[in-house]
Amino acid sequence: MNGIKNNVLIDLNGNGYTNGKCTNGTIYHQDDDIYTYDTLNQIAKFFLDRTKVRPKIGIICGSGLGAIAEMLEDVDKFPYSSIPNFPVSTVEGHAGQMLFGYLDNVPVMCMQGRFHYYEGYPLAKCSMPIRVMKLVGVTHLIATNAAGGLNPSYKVGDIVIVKDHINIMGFAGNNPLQGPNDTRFGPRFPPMNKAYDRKLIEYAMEIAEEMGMKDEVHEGVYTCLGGPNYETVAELKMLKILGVDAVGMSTVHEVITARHCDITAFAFSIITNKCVTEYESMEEANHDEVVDVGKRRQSILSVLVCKMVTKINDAAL
Ligand SMILES: O=P(O)(O)O[C@@H]1C[C@H](O)[C@@H](CO)O1
Ligand SMILES: Nc1nc2[nH]cnc2c(=O)[nH]1
Repeated sequence: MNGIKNNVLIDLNGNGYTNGKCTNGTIYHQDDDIYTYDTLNQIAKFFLDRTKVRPKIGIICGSGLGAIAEMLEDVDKFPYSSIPNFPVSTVEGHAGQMLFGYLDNVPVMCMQGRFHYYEGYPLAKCSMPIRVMKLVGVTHLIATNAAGGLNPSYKVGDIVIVKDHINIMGFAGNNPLQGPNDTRFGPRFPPMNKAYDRKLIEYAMEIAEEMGMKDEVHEGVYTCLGGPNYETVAELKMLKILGVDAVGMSTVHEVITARHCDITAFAFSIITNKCVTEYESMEEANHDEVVDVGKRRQSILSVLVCKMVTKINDAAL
């Protein structure tokens, strides 16, 4: 059970949160949404004091893709509700915990569940864990997500290696870097023309070839809309004209935050549904199907992530 009940945010464990307090009496959240350098450092220290793992790679599991986290060995798990000043996951398919452990002997930290704008969190709060990753020592981000396939050549279950994004929410003036800039993280005006690291995209394509999956793996442009509703036919027609291949509700603000603090970014989408671009179509997107397709493909995606982690570790770290 999760969601909002009597104006109280309920997490996946049934804990309620209101005005910075958990219903068990503990204060977990600051009352505002501003994450200062000091607050983020305290969260990073919370982890470093409680785990021996020293990750250089951070992973975010998308909807239905939590199994990626289950491959970690020698794991230390931190439910989001136990982390000071951390938001909680309220969406089905997002377990809501941070894991520290090893993937093929490479130390990683992994978000089993992310935060979305439609949950009521401002974008800076959604992507705040990226800055925590930075302060923990992470240099490379692997973000995964579930997305609708707008490119007509994509099939349900295909993987899209994100080569670029369109920050549609940014067009409307909503950006995770909005507000005072702390130069300890990065510059006021960061470039974004090399947001997705070309070398990591090439590694992923090589891995897809080794795994005999070349036909199911594409390079494409992703966009994030605020959600929670899926798109209208007219919206999708517009996004197609703009050059979007895959449509989701996450990742863009995480990658912008990562690049701002000089974390190398890589992201891929699993196509969980085909975007409906004809009024006559009887199909409708729904979250159960999104999570189901994610779950069906998560074992193969876990192998892909594992191989990426090894390759990044061998080549870059
Ligand atoms: O967290 P991701 O981006 O994988 O989740 C997608 C976007 C929405 O949260 C949800 C819609 O079904 O899936
Ligand atoms: N915005 C959006 N997000 C998704 N996540 C999974 N499928 C979709 C989709 O069709 N649209």
